[in-house]
Amino acid sequence: MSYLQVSNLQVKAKNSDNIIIKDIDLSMNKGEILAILGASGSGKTTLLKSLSGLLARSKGNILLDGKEVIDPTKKLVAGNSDIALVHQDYALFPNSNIIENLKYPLRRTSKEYQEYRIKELLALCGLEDKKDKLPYQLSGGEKQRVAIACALANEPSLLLFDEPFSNLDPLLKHDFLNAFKEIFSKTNTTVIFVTHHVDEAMILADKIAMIREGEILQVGRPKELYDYPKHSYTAQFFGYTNILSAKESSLINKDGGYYAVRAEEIEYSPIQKEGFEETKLIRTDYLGLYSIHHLLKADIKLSVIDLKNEIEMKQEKIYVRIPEQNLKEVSID
Ligand SMILES: Nc1ncnc2c1ncn2[C@@H]1O[C@H](COP(=O)(O)OP(=O)(O)OP(=O)(O)O)[C@@H](O)[C@H]1O
Repeated sequence: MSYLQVSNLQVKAKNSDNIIIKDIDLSMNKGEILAILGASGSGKTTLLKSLSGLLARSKGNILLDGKEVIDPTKKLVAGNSDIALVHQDYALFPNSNIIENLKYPLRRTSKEYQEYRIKELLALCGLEDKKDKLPYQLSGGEKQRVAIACALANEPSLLLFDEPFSNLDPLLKHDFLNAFKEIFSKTNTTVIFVTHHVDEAMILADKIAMIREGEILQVGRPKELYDYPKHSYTAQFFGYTNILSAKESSLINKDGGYYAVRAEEIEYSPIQKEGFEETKLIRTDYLGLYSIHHLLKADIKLSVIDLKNEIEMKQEKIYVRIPEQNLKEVSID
């Protein structure tokens, strides 16, 4: 049996019949990291709050380590002591130093245990030399580590994060993501975080759940979602991707259906070659590392990534070919 089992979860907006989360099923093993990936307004925060037991659900069950996460309408105090939810703004006490911030979640334990556990948490999160500082004296990444240390203090069964990296400097983010991963692998903590950044989900997560309009479109390992997207939305969320109809495009030789092909997986040539078809170059976006050529083939738009920046922007025609193995069949609804 899975460590976290979510079945048929439905959440409605407060005082309305508007369904925000639509019949979601999810399962996780202990120690796994799951990213809930989706655009703004797709329902990520609502799903996270519902999983934490802070938001009422209109249908469904959440089982954590075999025990039901009780709906807040069925108990006096909302929430669950086995589940820690870390907010975007870190929620630290601004006038207390790091040690005092760490003492707060441990306030119901003995002085000796507090001392022992705080030492352990400071070492785990690489904060030993910051322990006497106030939150405003720390960088965004350091504050985030203090928030993680506070959340880990009581060894929660499940740790939930809402957009944990949104306040971090993009240049430092990748180092931080790896530090984050190391902390959770050492503690074997089960983690769910929500994000709209594909790179965060790809680097950190064991599994990604792609959410759109309150529905999970696909759950799988990062490479699985990238290589085998089931839906055109998932394919396009992971990068420049063309969605082509077999009926409408002469570039694919299939009887019917819709196919995703990544912009970097289309073969191109500035000169005519056997098996290549002529397209009209509409526009080129130069992005330094690569260029994206926007093409037209009989009224059908096509994007091609040119990794070597080798095609002249003023050229009028580009010849393309789509290798059959690069086509992924997708649904489009
Ligand atoms: N209390 C509410 N009443 C009505 N609609 C709500 C309520 N809370 C959220 N919604 C709607 O539900 C949808 C999902 O909201 P949610 O905040 O979960 O999305 P999100 O994916 O976390 O977005 P973001 O990335 O912008 O934070 C949105 O369309 C939002 O407007």
